[in-house]
Amino acid sequence: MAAASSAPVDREFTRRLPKIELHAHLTGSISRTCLHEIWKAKKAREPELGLEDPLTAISLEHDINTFFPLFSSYIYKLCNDIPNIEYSTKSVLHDFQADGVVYLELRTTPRAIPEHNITKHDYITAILNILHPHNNDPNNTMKAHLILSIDRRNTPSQADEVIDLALKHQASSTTSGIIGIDLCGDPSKGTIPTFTPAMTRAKTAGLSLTLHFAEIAASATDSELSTLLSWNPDRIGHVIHVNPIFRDRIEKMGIGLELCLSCNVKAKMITGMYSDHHFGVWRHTGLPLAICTDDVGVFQSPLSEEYFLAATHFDLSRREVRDLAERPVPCIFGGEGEKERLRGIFKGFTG
Ligand SMILES: CNc1ncnc2c1ncn2[C@@H]1O[C@H](COP(=O)(O)O)[C@@H](O)[C@H]1O
Repeated sequence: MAAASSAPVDREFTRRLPKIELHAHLTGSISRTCLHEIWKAKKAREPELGLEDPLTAISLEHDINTFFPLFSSYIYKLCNDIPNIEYSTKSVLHDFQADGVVYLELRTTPRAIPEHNITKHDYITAILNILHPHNNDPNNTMKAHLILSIDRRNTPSQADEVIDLALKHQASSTTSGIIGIDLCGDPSKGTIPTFTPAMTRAKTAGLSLTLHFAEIAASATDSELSTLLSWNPDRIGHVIHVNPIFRDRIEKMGIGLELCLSCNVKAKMITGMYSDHHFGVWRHTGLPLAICTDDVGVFQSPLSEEYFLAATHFDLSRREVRDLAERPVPCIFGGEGEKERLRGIFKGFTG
């Protein structure tokens, strides 16, 4: 093991490395190949379909401004019936597992599709109907759980509806289900304090909370960050525009961090390149921390590549990368049994 540990980190190693993915948006995680298959079948059924082939429509050239419309004006129009939602969810699970992910928390925004008579409840049920058999199949090495997202543009009553759905399908010790609530969406939109009652209700009911945090300067005002922290989040994502006072508060609260390297670099959410990423600052804190993909279908960098990039740009050894991969365990939402399973997996990983 000592000899293996001193070898440089390569892609073969980061693919074999057991990995934990905590920040993956379901629709953003669908590969272009899967979307292409859906598009092809749709185009055969509806030759007049006015949507471009995903292989050309989804480029790598998305910045934070062009990124959000991609969902509402394109991907949601492709994945708009139950068979396609099921097919794409299966494909996302397959891709993460094939990349060596052993624990996945997927998140999605409940979406009604009136033109196909699909309610938000139907949408969630379709996804859970794929997750349940996946988790019950002993051949699968990865367990997957679901978080429901509240979009920043939601009204307070829409936010309440998300909490209602989450409680209706809340995970128990015997079934996989909803384990937490996320706040996401275009960070230039929304009135954050209006979500306080919904978030308080979610926490009180035992749902864990993760929040998109300080993604752009406009969503990182003292007032917004204070409101977000007042909800006692268990984890926060991105965590970019954070001044030393808030950094200190986050450390004292012991909040878990979800950091996304390629997303932040490719969408130009940070100034500079990988070596300038704030992972370089947060990694020296004692906080639980997870390297995450965010939207692997769009940014096209799987989790194994994110670990490879972290190792390359921050000069990490195999041992350090292995420890980094285990670092999220204390902040997963999946319960003590899952933490135990993951600790066992890392114990058995000899590098
Ligand atoms: C920079 N990264 C990000 N920041 C904020 N929100 C993001 C995001 N990436 C994705 N989403 C949110 O997730 C939805 C797509 O997945 P679901 O339909 O919910 O599965 C997007 O519409 C957006 O609201």
